[in-house]
Amino acid sequence: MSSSMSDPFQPEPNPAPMPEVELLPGLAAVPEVRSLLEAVDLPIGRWDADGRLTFFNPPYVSWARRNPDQLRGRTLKELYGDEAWAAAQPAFERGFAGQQADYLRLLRHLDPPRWARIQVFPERGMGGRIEAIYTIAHDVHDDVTAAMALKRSNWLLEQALDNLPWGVIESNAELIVTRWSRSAEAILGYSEAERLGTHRLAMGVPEEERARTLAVYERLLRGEIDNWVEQAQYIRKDRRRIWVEWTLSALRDEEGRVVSLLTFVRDITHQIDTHARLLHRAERDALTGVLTRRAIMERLDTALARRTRDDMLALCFIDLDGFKQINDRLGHVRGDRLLVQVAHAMQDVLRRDDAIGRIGGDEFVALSAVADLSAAQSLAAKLVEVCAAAGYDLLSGMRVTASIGVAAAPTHARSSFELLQRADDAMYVAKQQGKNRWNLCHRHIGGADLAPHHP
Ligand SMILES: Nc1nc2c(ncn2[C@@H]2O[C@H](COP(=O)(O)OP(=O)(O)OP(=O)(O)O)[C@@H](O)[C@H]2O)c(=O)[nH]1
Repeated sequence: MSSSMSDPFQPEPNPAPMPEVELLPGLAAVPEVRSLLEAVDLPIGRWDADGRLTFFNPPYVSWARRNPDQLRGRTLKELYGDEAWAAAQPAFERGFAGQQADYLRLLRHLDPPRWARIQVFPERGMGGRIEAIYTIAHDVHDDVTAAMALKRSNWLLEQALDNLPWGVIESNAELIVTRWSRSAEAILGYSEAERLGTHRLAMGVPEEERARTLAVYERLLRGEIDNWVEQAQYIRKDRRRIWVEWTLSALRDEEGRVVSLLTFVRDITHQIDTHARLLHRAERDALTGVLTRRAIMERLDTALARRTRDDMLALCFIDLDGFKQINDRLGHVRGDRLLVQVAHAMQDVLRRDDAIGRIGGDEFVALSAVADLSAAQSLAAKLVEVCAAAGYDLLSGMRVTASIGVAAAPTHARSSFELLQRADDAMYVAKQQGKNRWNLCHRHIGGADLAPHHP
């Protein structure tokens, strides 16, 4: 083993012969004390009023890396240099003033240097006079380097957390905020001073979200889940509503108990807005603004899938009458304008949860959850009426009207394809019956004809 690997506080394999210590007055001269000091496995030195080393035990000899002759009667400055003395001097002075002292020192005479804590305490002679001081060295290298490494990594972590584009929030097991990073302040609008010590959900969480959010936090605290990611709205201090993504983790102690919740928060308002805009654009017919064929078909599938046994879904298949003539006589631009007018008029009579889409040139489909068939027929009648009113071209006096076929699930069909087909067939009958009218599907779900229904 190389000398740099050896434990500096342990006697070397061939310890130096026992030092010849001068028999000075003081504790070390008392044989029992002296043998005790020599037996202690820590480097101990006695320094007299002139700061000279007058006693040292065997561990001190190997620790000092000197032989006893080089040590005896020397000052600390002579032995270890100016810098070492500058570090020791205040503690020595306190020792000679009758106090205990200690100091931390990187011992550079060791190779490699090691951290030690040097304890200094006074030796009182007869009558209480301070004759000398003792130094005891403790190797605290591993503790000090571990503490320094920890401090450094904590520092780095703090820096990283503060510079992240994510806000970092920590709350304890009582959901009291214990950390609120600068980025959290920038995103959420509340400052660290305003949030430290407050309940995690005290501010910003919309009222309607509070109970649900609290339930998630409690599941994390109970250890039922380790983490949670969600997108939610937040009301900033300036009352602006934003969208944020929360990433929560339950932090546990050595025994596995959840002691705190660490939250990362990111502002995703821009993404949500962009997504909503793109979705709107993708779902909307460019000319009329109602849903595209694909989007209304998706709504139809979803509505049928979600329908419970007692719900009824009405589908109105709307085809404009004589639209070709409008185009031929008035041109496409005016034809377009009429299409838009009619589409908007139909949209206006639908409820918020209803949907309307354009599935072809002059063909539309409207969906509505209705209580019964008579409600479905009322809706169809209303649509016929508004189409006729809105499909009027003022300049030419020409008018478009609509023929509408109505079918409902589950009365006439269960699948979207079948429902559409039934409504289309019913619309065709309305055309045959003279247009500008509605017609209810008269085919039973099993295929049998019901009594035809005329408006
Ligand atoms: N202006 C305009 N016309 C369109 C658009 N898409 C399709 N069309 C026209 O709409 C007309 C639809 O014609 P049809 O439904 O066959 O004929 P119609 O005159 O409505 O006849 P009936 O349905 O029997 O009453 C055609 O002339 C298409 O060219 C569009 O986006 N804008």
